[in-house]
Amino acid sequence: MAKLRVHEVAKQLGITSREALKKLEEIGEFVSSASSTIEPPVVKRLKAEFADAAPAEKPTPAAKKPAAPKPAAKKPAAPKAQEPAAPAKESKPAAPKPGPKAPTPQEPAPTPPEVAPTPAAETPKPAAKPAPEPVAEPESATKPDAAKPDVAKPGQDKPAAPKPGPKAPAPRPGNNPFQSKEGTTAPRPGPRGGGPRPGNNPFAPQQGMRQERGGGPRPVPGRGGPKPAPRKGAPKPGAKPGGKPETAAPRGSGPRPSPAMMPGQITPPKPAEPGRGGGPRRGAGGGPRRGPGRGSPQGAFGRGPQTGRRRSKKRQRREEQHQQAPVIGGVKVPKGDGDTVIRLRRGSSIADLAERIKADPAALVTILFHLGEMATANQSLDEETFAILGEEIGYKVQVVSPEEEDREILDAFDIDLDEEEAAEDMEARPAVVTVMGHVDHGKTRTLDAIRSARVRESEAGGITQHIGAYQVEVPHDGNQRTLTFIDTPGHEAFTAMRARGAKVTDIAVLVVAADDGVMPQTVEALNHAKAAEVPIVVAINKVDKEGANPDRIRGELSEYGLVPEEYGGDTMFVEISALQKQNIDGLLESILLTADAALELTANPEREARGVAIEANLDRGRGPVATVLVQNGTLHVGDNMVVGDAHGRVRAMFDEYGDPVKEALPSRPVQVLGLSNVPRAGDVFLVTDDERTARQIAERRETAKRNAMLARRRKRITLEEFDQAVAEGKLDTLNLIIKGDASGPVEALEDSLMQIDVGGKDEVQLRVIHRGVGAITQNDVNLATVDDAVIIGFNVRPAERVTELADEEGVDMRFYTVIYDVIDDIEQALKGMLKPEYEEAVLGRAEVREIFRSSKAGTIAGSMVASGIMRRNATARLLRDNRVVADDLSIGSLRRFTDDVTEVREGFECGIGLGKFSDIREGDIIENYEMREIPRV
Ligand SMILES: Nc1nc2c(ncn2[C@@H]2O[C@H](COP(=O)(O)OP(=O)(O)OP(=O)(O)O)[C@@H](O)[C@H]2O)c(=O)[nH]1
Repeated sequence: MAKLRVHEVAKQLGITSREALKKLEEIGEFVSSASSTIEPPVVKRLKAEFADAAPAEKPTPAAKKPAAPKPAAKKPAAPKAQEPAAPAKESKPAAPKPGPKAPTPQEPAPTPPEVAPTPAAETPKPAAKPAPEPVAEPESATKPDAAKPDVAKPGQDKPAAPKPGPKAPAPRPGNNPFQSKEGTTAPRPGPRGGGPRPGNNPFAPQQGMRQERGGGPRPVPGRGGPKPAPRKGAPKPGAKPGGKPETAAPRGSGPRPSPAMMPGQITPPKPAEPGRGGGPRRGAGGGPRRGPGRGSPQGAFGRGPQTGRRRSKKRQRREEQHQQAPVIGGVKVPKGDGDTVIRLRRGSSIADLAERIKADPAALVTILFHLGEMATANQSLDEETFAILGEEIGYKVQVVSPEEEDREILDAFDIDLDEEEAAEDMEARPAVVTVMGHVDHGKTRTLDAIRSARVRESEAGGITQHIGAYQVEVPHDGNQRTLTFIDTPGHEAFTAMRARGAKVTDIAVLVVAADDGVMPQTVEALNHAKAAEVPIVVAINKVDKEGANPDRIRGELSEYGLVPEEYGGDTMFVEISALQKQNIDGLLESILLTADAALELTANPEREARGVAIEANLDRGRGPVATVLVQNGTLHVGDNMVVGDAHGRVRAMFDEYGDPVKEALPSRPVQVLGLSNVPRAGDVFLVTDDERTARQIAERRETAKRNAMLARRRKRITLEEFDQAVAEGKLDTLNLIIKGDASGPVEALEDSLMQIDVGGKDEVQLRVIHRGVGAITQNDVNLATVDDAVIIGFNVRPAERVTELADEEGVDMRFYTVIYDVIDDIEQALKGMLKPEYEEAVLGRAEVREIFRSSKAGTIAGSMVASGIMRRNATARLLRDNRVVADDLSIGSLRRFTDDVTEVREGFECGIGLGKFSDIREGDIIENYEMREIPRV
């Protein structure tokens, strides 16, 4: 069993870490910090101390709050590893199933009476700031053993749902569509787990909820009764839908998708991006400093005591440094010592590297060419290519990703976002929900219905402002719970934010019209949520309409891996009519239940605020206005903040009612005034100690952004490079997005791809993360950006501006018209045999007019450029009477009069040296050319 940390024990005890530390000190146990682990006997002692002390110490609020038996009831959840599946099994039969039949849409999933004793049932509205929790209390009058203590702390004005026992501990079954592996055997040990949930940190580079999910089906009140079991066996993603009615005419965007549009193969989790963020960072300057620097001890005359030996060492080092080492292709560059680290921004070019090491860019191009890579001096290179080139010339070249770069910027200001991992003093926060679905299925109506049904009761006028998000209050198990809704329907905003590294959404509501069924964007939304590992609640909308067939939706979505609880799955399906505002409460209830079961949503309101901008615009009167969602900490008026490359002091904040607010707690969306410029949606914000820091961070980010924009292209994975990435342990899965002109070929293509036999290369996997019908869209590129995927366009082309975006993001898009070609390319890529194809492109020709020979420069051909250009370091051949006399030469020197030049254009004279090749005669033609990669069509 893993040892517990102080803050975990404190949380179980409902006390602050500080109190726990103090108590530990009192009992003679010294631990250094709240994140230190403590031995089980000490845990026991600590718990005993508090169990004894509590009733006497903190009697007050408890008097009104009969059911808060924190330590006692919390205990079962604590020893995580010890009791994994048992509670699930036990609680399942005990789970009250209120009705023998599946609930009707109007039944908002009533809470069974046995589980009613909610700790906060009579809790007075808590105060604004959290106070230490009352510890042990007399047990609940109704059903003490069922009462599950939760984090309903005073001070949490959106109390976490204290989940009743029978509901909570049952882990969900393994058909969770957000897991990379279905049917995981790792059940959630406790109702909501003990420690901080890894997948819940918006700043964490990788969200991982994988181990946390799974288990048996969650009994949900109101959804009980015998399971209809309409299908035999688990519905297989990738299987053809059986008997799908073809009557409903496809609306809006192309043909109806089929379940086989789902990714056909689920593979193990994507490996972490290698070499990024993990290892120790070095200072921007790079390698170790050599020689006695300024800070070193000095001799009497201001210089270090220079012994003969030392001098000679120094000289030796200097010589090494200045050694003009002949590398490949007869080109000379200053050779590094093999250890010096050169850090380059992602998107940097050979010219940038050349500038850093004071070398001739053209020489580096030549070296690279001889290493088998073609690139021009200004073309940006990827990390691998830089590494190869660096190794050759004695430098360790590191390419810094934007995230790393930002981290470094923040590091320079002593801001460490990872610090948040040490989740201390965490309190429950409301879930953040995004509504997605196919066009016209009722997303906007649903958001409207929720808004009007559940706005703050005190607000007579209701929500008056569109600020991009709003909160609603939902009575749940006797508590008032809060949910935050992102008020931009659709998954475009969701993916765009994700592409910028922001994880905003905790839960997705997938709206599907009951009269229309699963449509292309339903599947797209589903895949996006899946890729982001966000749990889904399905809202079957328009049940009021004639022809509505909710069961058909259940069946169809089952085929996509979203199996309703009624069918033995773990996805909650709720039938609603957004138009008639039917069963909106049922939907909200399901969202809360899903959040409670699948997620542990906590934040520390005591710290400085961090979060994400979800909307921003320039208001004529008020200047830049940004709606930000606080994800951790509390944002106050007067705070200095930086959002992307905008900064400022929070002058005023407004909520969705247009009311000014002074502070915003976690999961609260607020409109912020006072920024220097308009940030982008998805920009992460943080609060700094002073305005200067905020400004400096913003300025550095702006510079980084400008530089990144200057970089022509950021290369992500391409089919040609896949093998290399595998060999370097960076990837083991080739992610694909397939778009086609019709579902038939797309399905056929995926089926064929899945059958590719990689012949012994078992470590390589293929995963189709999204497939669909229609043009390649920005969303596809965004998804490919986030998940390092290659896009396959089969008989389709990119939509407007998509090519530019793909190019900017370095996403490999390939277009095919013959299935066999796709299969061939993918197979070759998986086997590591797909090499780039090059074609020769003649740059220009020069006519030799006169020959000069010198002992120093060798043979120089005085020439006139007859066509095109002559470029230094380009590959050349010599023609005599139209016959090739020599090929694969290099233009080693190129001069105009006495000046070395990089290129000479048509109509100009120049002196050309072909390295050691000297058999040049008057009247010969020197042709120079380069090998260009042929784009695969
Ligand atoms: N009968 C009925 N009609 C509905 C219901 N919900 C939405 N509609 C209608 O469906 C149409 C589309 O609704 P919207 O809410 O605009 O759909 P949307 O998904 O937001 O559409 P886009 O914003 O275009 O993607 C509107 O005419 C609504 O009145 C419902 O529950 N019942």
